[in-house]
Amino acid sequence: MIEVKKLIKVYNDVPVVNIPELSINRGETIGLVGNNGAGKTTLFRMILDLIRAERGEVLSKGENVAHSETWKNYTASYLDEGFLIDYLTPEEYFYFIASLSGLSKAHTDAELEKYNDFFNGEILNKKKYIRDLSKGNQCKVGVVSCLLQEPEILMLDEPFANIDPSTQIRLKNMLRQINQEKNMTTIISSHDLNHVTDICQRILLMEKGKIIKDIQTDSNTKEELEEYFSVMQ
Ligand SMILES: Nc1ncnc2c1ncn2[C@@H]1O[C@H](COP(=O)(O)OP(=O)(O)OP(=O)(O)O)[C@@H](O)[C@H]1O
Repeated sequence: MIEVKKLIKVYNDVPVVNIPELSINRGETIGLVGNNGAGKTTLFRMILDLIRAERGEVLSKGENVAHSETWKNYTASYLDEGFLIDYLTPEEYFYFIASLSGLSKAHTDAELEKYNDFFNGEILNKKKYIRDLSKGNQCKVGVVSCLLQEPEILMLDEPFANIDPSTQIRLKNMLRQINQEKNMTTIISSHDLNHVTDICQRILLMEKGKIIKDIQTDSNTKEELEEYFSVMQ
């Protein structure tokens, strides 16, 4: 579904992403882990054509993301608050995003009902602009706006970082359920080894721009990763 070929991104003469080859299959849940500066967000940004590589390419369903717009119809992502529109309320933003996928206001309202627990009474009908929400609540808006689009590919950059433990658990359950029901391809970066090993079938470990481990998650994966990171300190 996504193929990365000979991808190199350089900042200040230093390669910050260097991936000769990577294939991500339809329906896989991928956890991207690695210490600060390992290159996770830079890789995300190249997959989304937000920045261009010095060399190599990213293909989505066989099409180079830098030369095609088609992938945007089935890909949803939330990397940071920059993906939101500050001067809208969450409702206005959801209606706007849903309208891009041709969803009516009534349909969107019905979909939003499903996220009542996840929102925990802090998002809808609060008469607040997105810019005035806490970081965690902004993250909730970003994640739900992705899910409203029913994407084939979902990319979330550190979605667990600012949300409370109840929301983390709800998010994990939501992602598990959607993956089972819709066979969505999900790529999640996180520093939380518990969460990623909990929900991701496959873990990619990045170090200095390279993918140094590509692991099918099993009962030993968390310990394996903890050992790697404890030696790194
Ligand atoms: N616009 C930029 N200009 C210069 N260097 C950059 C730029 N963007 C990223 N970098 C560098 O690229 C490297 C990888 O950064 P990136 O944000 O991808 O890492 P990360 O794995 O997402 O880190 P974190 O876990 O801290 O979010 C870092 O050394 C970072 O300083």
